[in-house]
Amino acid sequence: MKDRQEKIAQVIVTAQQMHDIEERIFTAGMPVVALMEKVAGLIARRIQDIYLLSCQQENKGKASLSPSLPPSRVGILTGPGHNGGDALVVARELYFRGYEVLIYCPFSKLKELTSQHLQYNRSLGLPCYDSIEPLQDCDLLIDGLFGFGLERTLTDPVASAINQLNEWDKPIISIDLPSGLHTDTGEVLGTAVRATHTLCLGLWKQGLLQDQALDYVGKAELIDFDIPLADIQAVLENSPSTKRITKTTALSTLPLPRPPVTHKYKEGHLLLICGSRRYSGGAILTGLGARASGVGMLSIAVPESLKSIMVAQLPEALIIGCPETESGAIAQLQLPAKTDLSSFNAIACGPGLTQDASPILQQVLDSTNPLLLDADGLNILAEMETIQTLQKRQKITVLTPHTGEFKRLFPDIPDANHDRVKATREAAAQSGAVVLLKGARTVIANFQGTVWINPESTPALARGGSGDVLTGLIGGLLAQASSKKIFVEEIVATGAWWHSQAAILAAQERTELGVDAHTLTNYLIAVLASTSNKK
Ligand SMILES: NC(=O)C1=CN([C@@H]2O[C@H](COP(=O)(O)OP(=O)(O)OC[C@H]3O[C@@H](n4cnc5c(N)ncnc54)[C@H](O)[C@@H]3O)[C@@H](O)[C@H]2O)[C@H](O)CC1
Ligand SMILES: [K+]
Repeated sequence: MKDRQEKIAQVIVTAQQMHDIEERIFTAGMPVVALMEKVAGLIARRIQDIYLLSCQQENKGKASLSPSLPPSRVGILTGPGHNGGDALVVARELYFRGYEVLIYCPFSKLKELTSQHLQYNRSLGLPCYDSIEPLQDCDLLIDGLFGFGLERTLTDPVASAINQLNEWDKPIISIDLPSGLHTDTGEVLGTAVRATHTLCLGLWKQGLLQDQALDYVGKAELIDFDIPLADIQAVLENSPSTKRITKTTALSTLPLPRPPVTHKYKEGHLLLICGSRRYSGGAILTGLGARASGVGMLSIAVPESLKSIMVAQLPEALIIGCPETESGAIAQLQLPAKTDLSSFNAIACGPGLTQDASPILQQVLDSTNPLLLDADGLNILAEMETIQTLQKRQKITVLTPHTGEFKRLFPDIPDANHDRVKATREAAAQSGAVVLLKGARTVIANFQGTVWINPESTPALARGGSGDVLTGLIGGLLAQASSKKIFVEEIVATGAWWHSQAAILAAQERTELGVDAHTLTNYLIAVLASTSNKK
């Protein structure tokens, strides 16, 4: 059971894939009406858990639970398709559980099954309106207007109704997706329901994990309705996989537990190339991120003038003071005697470099080491014809741009805000690199099209320096994994998960305003310790 849960928790589907999976179920003999009854029954039970809980919590503050509380009034928003069908079954079940139920349905042409459910609800005496106003006094709204069958931009009257109900500030539970969101891109098609909760049915829809959807999704959870794994496999096996990073996948990739017999050189040697007189903090934060990764040996190449501050901050690291330019950037990568770039298991280059350090980038690009480029490393690369430069490199390369850096690196890839999954996949395919596109839902892709999405983060990370910490952390993980058979994109995805989980823990203890980058580095180990104990 746990195995199924883990597999289901990872899978992300598009509308087409969900349609094809459901078609297999119906072709195998499952009556549509039976599946709808099963799914809607699960939804109705979950709604009562969520909703009754909040009622009881609300009443807890009062002297006593008044037995004469009027039944909660629930408004059902009904669309013309099976999303609407689901909602009408929920309506009937809540009615039988004693709720007062009102229905809004502005559509005259409904799918057959949906129409039958509406007819039966009407026969039970449930009031049905073609305008939204009568539902204004409801305590809770259930959004069954559109699910993954939404094909085009919403128009009136339903668009205006959605805009009105969004102003009511009432709890809204959306079935499958908030109506109005594009199932794959998360784009708002005209307008969309701002859900308090989204109950995603069967498998996670890709649109729910795209940054532009997050203002509408609310708290999202999956309602598993026992889709056979064989049906999922049959539909997805010929497409590039798109998965959610879960705690299980992340922990399985971490270099834990360590072998009982080991030594510092067996646990990876990372070279960081970072910092400038102007941005010494970036070098420190990158070093602290690398330290937290557990990497066995850490060397940090910085301009000579940063050497003393780096030694003070990171006494365990080998600080390499390099000749610097007038402006205080690294002029030349001057490694200690008897070492060259092949002495390291991985290189991470970029934070705080400034573009004056551009000469060293070609040197690291010419190396054969696994290489992570971030910040100014990316900005310098963007001046060098990214695609051609990386195609020539043909070695493990990881790019960690935010949206702005992404646009500079890949100016010909359509706007990364429209479909971040597609844009990241395209960038990885063209460059051959593993590309991590930072965001509220960070996307990682490799050149074969495999995509991982980090499904949980916190706006607390929206601060200078967070990215430097991530660079050091992932660099350290790459160095430790270099002798292991782990897919690079999984290592990178684990770093993104670890980084965001640390920020989430820090925000819980210090609020979202209390997670500066230096504090974040202290939570990297704390979150791991707490997570591993709970494994
Ligand atoms: N099939 C099942 O038993 C299950 C269905 N599930 C639920 O059904 C929806 C998918 O249902 P579907 O009928 O394919 O589409 P929707 O209800 O999402 O869309 C409604 C319908 O509306 C038309 N339409 C599309 N765009 C617009 C628009 N902009 N304006 C007006 N009308 C539009 C289009 O013809 C659609 O058919 C799914 O989300 C689940 O909620 C479950 O998966 C359980 C099993
Ligand atoms: K919906």
